[in-house]
Amino acid sequence: MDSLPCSQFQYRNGVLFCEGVNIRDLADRYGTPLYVYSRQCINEAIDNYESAFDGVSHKFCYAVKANSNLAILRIFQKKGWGFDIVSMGELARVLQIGADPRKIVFSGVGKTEEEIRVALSAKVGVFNIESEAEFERLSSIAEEMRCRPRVYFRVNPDVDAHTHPYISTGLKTNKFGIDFFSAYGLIKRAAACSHVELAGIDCHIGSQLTSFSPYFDACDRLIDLLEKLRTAGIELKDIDFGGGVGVRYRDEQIEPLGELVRGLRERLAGRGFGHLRIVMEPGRSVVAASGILLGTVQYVKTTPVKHFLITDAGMNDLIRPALYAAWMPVLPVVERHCSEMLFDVVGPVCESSDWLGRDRALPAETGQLLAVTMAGAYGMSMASRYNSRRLPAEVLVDGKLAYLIRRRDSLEDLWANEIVPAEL
Ligand SMILES: Cc1ncc(COP(=O)(O)O)c(C=O)c1O
Ligand SMILES: N[C@@H](CCCC[NH3+])C(=O)O
Repeated sequence: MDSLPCSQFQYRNGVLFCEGVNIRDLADRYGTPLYVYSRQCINEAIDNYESAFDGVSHKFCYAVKANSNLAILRIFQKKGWGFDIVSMGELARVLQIGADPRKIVFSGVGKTEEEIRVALSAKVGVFNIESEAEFERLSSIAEEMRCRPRVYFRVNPDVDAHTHPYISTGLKTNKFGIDFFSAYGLIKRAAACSHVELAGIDCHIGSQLTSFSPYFDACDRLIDLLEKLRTAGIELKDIDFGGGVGVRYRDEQIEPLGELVRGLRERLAGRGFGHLRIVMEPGRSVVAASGILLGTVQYVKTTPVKHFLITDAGMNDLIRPALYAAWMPVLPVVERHCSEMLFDVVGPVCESSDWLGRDRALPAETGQLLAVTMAGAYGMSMASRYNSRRLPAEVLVDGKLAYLIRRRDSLEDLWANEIVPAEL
């Protein structure tokens, strides 16, 4: 059987619990598909970052895209974290929970003029600039609005993150960041520009990194640039390494975070940049293990060549398997001591890519509850209403309490923004 994601999910008398709450009871109460998160698991991940960076000048900005439910954002805000956002919608979310705008880093390759204006009005702490054109757009709007935003420059260090190609972002063939050779000239221009305050340098080389060595390669390259800038009399305050720390979905071996901190510190201090504040934008590594997606098996289907468990949770609820062929653990909520068979766990959506797990040993039982674990990151935040399926409900467990943090869509929600012209 697949392993449990963290100590907050345990079987008690054969039934899966999240902290002090019986998951079967949650499914009875709220129905399936249902996302369930453990608050304590998120707190533990936050504390893990805090202790790894203890004694090191740092700033943490949670990457909202990983899981953007307001209640989840509130947990990070309460812990004093800032936020990494990539859209006006994410900005609105973090402002909605009362986040301090000074603790926001605005990333993303495609910031529109409207988004820049709104973020400037909100007094967002830092803009992560990803191109020369963006620099020009931002500085001219800032001049017009008579403000002086703090900026980092996201550099593309051209290093291989050794992750899935769809989530690798630090190669020169990727759209992200400023190419390494143009970065020096552009940062020099920014240093001389009175409409922005040059504060730092940034990179984000990819997601689900299972080794820290690509971070160290990126760090070495950024330091090469910092040295060149220093020669030109330009000193920066912050160095942002983005997110990307991987998690264990199956058998990945992730080194302790302390090793990342040690390696980065060693490199920075060794070359005269030990005073820089390290900024991190973790997403997956702080929320993935906290969440599960529950589905109920509707049908057991056997063909001459395959066995399927068809659940009411599908690719629209959790797209990672369909999109990246990602392996996510699948566990029965109620342990059964009966014979198991190898099943493909699939959803009801009309696509052959609608699967959650392949060749999983599970009981052949209609009505059983299945939990896809490690689903707290890039699960609900990537969900869609494809096939006119209602977005699932979300529950946050805190000790013995369970809070509904998102109602399931109503049927009316499906067409809430649609208009049938009277002429039709
Ligand atoms: C700029 C930026 N920062 C942070 C993150 C968070 O990454 P992860 O969820 O891998 O920690 C991402 C997403 O990959 C990103 O694009
Ligand atoms: N959505 C991706 C991660 C993308 C990170 C965004 N920069 C995943 O589920 O693995």
